[in-house]
Amino acid sequence: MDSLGAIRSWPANWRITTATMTTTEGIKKVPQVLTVAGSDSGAGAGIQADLKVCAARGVYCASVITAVTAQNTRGVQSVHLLPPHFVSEQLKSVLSDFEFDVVKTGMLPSPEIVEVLLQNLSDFPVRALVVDPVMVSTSGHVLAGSSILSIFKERLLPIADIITPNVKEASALLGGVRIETVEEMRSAAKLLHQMGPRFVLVKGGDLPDSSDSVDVYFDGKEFHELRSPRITTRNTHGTGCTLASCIAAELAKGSSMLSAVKVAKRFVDNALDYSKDIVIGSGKQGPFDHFFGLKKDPQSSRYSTFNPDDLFLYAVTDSRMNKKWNRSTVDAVKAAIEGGATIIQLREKEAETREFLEEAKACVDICRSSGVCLLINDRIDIALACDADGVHVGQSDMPVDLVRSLLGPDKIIGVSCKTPEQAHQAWKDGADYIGSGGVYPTNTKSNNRTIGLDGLKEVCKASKLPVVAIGGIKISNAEAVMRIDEPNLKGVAIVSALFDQECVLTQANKLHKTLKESKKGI
Ligand SMILES: Cc1ncc(COP(=O)(O)OP(=O)(O)O)c(N)n1
Ligand SMILES: Cc1nc(C(=O)O)sc1CCOP(=O)(O)O
Ligand SMILES: [Mg+2]
Repeated sequence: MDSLGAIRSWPANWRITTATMTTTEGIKKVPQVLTVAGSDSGAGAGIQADLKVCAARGVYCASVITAVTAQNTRGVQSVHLLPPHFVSEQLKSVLSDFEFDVVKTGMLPSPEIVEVLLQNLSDFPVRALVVDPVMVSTSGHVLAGSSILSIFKERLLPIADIITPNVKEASALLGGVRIETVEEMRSAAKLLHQMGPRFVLVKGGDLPDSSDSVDVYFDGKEFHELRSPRITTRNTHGTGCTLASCIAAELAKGSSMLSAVKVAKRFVDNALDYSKDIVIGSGKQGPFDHFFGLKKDPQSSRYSTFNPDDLFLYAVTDSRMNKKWNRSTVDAVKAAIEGGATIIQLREKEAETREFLEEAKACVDICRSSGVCLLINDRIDIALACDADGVHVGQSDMPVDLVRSLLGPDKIIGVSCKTPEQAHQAWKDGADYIGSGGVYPTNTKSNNRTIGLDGLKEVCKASKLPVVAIGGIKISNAEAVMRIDEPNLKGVAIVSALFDQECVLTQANKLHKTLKESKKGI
């Protein structure tokens, strides 16, 4: 991602793994983020939040402080701006020594401080720049005056890879336009994109009277609305900083922008949900726990960055079918994603390990650049070796609790379940979703018991996890599956109706359209 002209390519012998990059000589390079922001004495926002997020996401974070605030859960009592020359000194010290992948900016309280930042970023290019245009604290204190607007718009936004304004900040950047609906958020995102950032995320957390928390993401062509149930809590201080620094951390680990934004949104939602009842401070707005994922209590283990909506159109590859139609697995995956597949599973029962691994690595790159999760069927070793997003295992594969201990909290685990008992066990063992079928008879998986729509309904009713249906599903029956009217049935997993076809793209398009139509009526 080249935000500043020069792009730093990785040395040829390095490869990015989960949280560290290992060279062939064994030197470990950790993805690195630099936050340039203000200090929050209450530690809920600012550089303190940025440091916590990056630690929680397995990324090293250094910090350049632009201002020191005296604040607590009751608000901001006072602000001390650091002299621009000292901000510049800090920038030179770290930028001349560390190999930052991403710079994330928070509170930039004066044009002079923005100026020294721009100069140093020009002298020391980084791969990506995340700009969180902090202007007003969530407690309403102005952290950057109107004088900052022009240098933001003319100099900083044009070099940003992504900007993450809330609706108030977006309105300020656009001269005070009204932004009170999702439609107005979309218009604002489009106008802000014209100011130069490659991507725009308008955060709708403080949109008045909305039941869901909606953020609007715009890449210059397409909009993505990232919705999640609004969490009622006083502990929302620092959500903006946290979202932006989590995006920076995911980018530093090699994610695409859309994937990074999705993970960050889930991270904030999970942190807010886990922290909704904690009490820190006596004021009206408290901080939340960034380290919920590290807690050992049963509640925290329920949180992952997995988004159940990703189960909507679940493509499961089959190399025999792809060979029959003379297409590579990579081309099959590309076509499925282009046609609307929302998650990919590599299911290669006959492939030799080396061949499977090379195929998986190629597909990880494709999926990551498209913001689509890639899961590996059965093979935990392959998933670990290619840093896939997770695995799908059956009842006779490695036990799920062992898989969870090997993959850690952030990887996705799906489990095949035919019965309510298997669904309950999958939940107890820490799975993220279950695949349930065969809904209809299938030739793709031999000796597979068919459970029918009734069996699927029974499993959905018993399951605490989101469910994807599988087995004999195609365009003609997909709607009937989705209409069993079980809220945790999130989609359908398909093999032959996608890949035992002449054109994967066409079939994926048709299936996606059919599924969207079926959802309208539910
Ligand atoms: C989403 C989904 N559901 C079920 C399966 C079946 O997995 P498979 O490895 O083919 O068979 P089992 O190991 O579950 O018996 C799947 N691949 N994906
Ligand atoms: C991989 C798989 N698992 C099933 C299960 O019941 O767990 S059925 C199945 C095969 C699904 O292929 P098709 O979409 O071609 O019917
Ligand atoms: Mg299996």
